[in-house]
Amino acid sequence: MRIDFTKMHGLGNDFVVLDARVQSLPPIDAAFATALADRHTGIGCDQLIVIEPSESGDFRMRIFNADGSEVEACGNATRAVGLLHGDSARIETLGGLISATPGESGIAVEMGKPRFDWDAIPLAYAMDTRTMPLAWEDLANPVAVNVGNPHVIFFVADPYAVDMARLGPLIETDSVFPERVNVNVAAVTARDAISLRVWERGAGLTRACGTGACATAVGAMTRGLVDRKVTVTLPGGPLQIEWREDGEIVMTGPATESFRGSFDPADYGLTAGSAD
Ligand SMILES: N[C@@H](CCC[C@H](N)C(=O)O)C(=O)O
Repeated sequence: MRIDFTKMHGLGNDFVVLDARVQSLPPIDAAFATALADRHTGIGCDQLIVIEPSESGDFRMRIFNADGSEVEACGNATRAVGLLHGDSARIETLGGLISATPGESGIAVEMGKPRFDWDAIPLAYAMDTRTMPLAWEDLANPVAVNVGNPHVIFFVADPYAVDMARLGPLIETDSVFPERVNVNVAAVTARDAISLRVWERGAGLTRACGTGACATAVGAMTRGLVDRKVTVTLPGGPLQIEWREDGEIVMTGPATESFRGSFDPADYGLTAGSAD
């Protein structure tokens, strides 16, 4: 049995994409995702993306982090599958129905409306999510927001001076975040510009995080630090984020196909029977 895949990325946040509409796949679980994501013994990626048929949208997108966890949202992967689809698409995700539209300046994604209620993030107990009364060493008083998935955002002078490899996992797994969290460190550099690094839940430090860019932009907007349209620059490059008056977040940016290939699950110690 061989399975066809497409390797893609959005600003260096990379994906293995499997399309279950055109081939039969074994049941996809955490062992399957971690085996494919492994950069030494697998194909290598930050997230495994599985496209399936959908009753509510044009197709369903399932998202697995490199650690095997299945999650609700992935901004960069939404642009990637939008590129593959080639036309406007309504995409069902665990985080809700979102839409992607290819255009001249990249793929525009309507990501949905941000949620700031403490139990929607979710947090372990009630608190002000716009200025959380908590600190991890020098990182203090973040914003927490759910943009389909959970994010915490620290505004700092220099994101590149933060020891993310040490503090990222500490904050990601803090018990105040019962479903873990994506950790963003950001500097506002102008009314329309933010510099951002993201320690992703289940994937670690990535070159770009689309939902992180959305969460950081609306976090900065609720604090009055920036206007409603900003360029968020990640290590992998810039994304345009707009928080429309109707509450919808719109993210626009590139997506790239790197190569296509096929693999035999048995080469990863997985068989159709062993993946469930
Ligand atoms: N890279 C993504 C986010 C992927 C999921 C995230 N790590 C989570 O666990 O919520 C993006 O571009 O948004």
